[in-house]
Amino acid sequence: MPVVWMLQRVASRLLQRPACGCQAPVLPSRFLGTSPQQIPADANFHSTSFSEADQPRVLITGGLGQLGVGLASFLRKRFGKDNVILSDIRKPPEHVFLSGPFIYSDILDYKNLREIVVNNRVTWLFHYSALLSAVGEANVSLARAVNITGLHNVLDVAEEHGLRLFVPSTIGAFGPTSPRNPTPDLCIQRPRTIYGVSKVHAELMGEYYYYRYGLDFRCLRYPGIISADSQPGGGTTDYAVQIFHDAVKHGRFECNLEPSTRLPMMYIDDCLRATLEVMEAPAESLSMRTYNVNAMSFTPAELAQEVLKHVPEFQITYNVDPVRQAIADSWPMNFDDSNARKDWGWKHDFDLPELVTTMLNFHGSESRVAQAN
Ligand SMILES: NC(=O)c1ccc[n+]([C@@H]2O[C@H](COP(=O)([O-])OP(=O)(O)OC[C@H]3O[C@@H](n4cnc5c(N)ncnc54)[C@H](O)[C@@H]3O)[C@@H](O)[C@H]2O)c1
Ligand SMILES: C[C@@H](O)[C@H](N)C(=O)O
Repeated sequence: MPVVWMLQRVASRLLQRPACGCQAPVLPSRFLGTSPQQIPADANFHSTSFSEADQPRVLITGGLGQLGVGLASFLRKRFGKDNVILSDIRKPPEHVFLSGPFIYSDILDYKNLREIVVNNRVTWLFHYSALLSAVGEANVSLARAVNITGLHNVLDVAEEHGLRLFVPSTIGAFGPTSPRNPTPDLCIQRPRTIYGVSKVHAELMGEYYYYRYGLDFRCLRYPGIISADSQPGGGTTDYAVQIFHDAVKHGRFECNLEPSTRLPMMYIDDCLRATLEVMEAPAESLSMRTYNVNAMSFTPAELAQEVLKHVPEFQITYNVDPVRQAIADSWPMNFDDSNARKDWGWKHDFDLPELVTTMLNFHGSESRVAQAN
């Protein structure tokens, strides 16, 4: 019996080592619990084949938002369904619940987070929980808790258990005093939203943990992400998702930003691919830990022109939301992502014409299915 116990401890230690091969962080003694929960109930070290053990065991926090479900399905294709756990504090729709492992996780509950990581032998964490720019301004104290306190919990758990950690940042991490056209990776960052402030904090804390403790922290600053089958969660770039739905359903769209508001944008397939690519990039290819990534940049008027090519009766009107407009006016117009392209070969697939065709095709076929039923 003692031999089995020792083997389990050795294997458990090995499984907690960073997959990157970088320096394993030392566990602070206050976190070295001996509770039986730290030995996973499903542990079977003798029968685990090498190929299974080589796959990362993934946890996605805040996974029921615009991006998480797509990320889970993308990663499951690569690492296997059962190796990717989606989590959130909301109840999942049936199709998501049936599509693979789902678990309740509140990032403000540190012990719950730690238990999930330990019991499921998690090795990679994608931290998607957040309040976005517009909803953050409407509830600053909740945004501060989720985006800042929640991040601290995630960083601590990741560091203690040697996880590879992905945290998305955003164009919103820049502000009116940043160069806006284009915005480079390294420049002044003085955002004026709680969302932006919390994301600069996340970038700096993640990099601090990397230099101080060897945490394998990786971060991409996403532009506005456009997806067909998931709804945005209350951001400034949401108009560029809603426009397609309304164009197909109603032939018209009321935009809450001014026609000339230029912002960097990306189709979700490119976003998910960039995320996996930076996570799989060899550590030595990363000259930085936080990268801008970009695909295209357009204004509402330019997007409407492109939609018009496919929906000739389409009409756009403008009813500007002053909160979102002020935010957009302080954000980058174009994003310089040359470091991502140079270091780990980032290359987007979708420009504006392909984006519009893909989005309209999706909503068109959805609406034809709805009409047929
Ligand atoms: N969607 C974009 O255009 C975009 C652009 C740049 C960066 N990002 C970043 O990508 C990540 C995912 O974005 P998204 O659009 O899917 O966001 P979203 O707002 O759609 O989803 C966020 C999720 O976080 C969950 N959440 C809130 N409080 C939580 C808590 N206490 N514990 C656990 N989960 C909690 C919510 O239930 C929600 O499902 C965010 O960090 C966001 O800042 C998104
Ligand atoms: C840009 C991004 O971070 C998010 N879509 C927002 O608008 O808040």
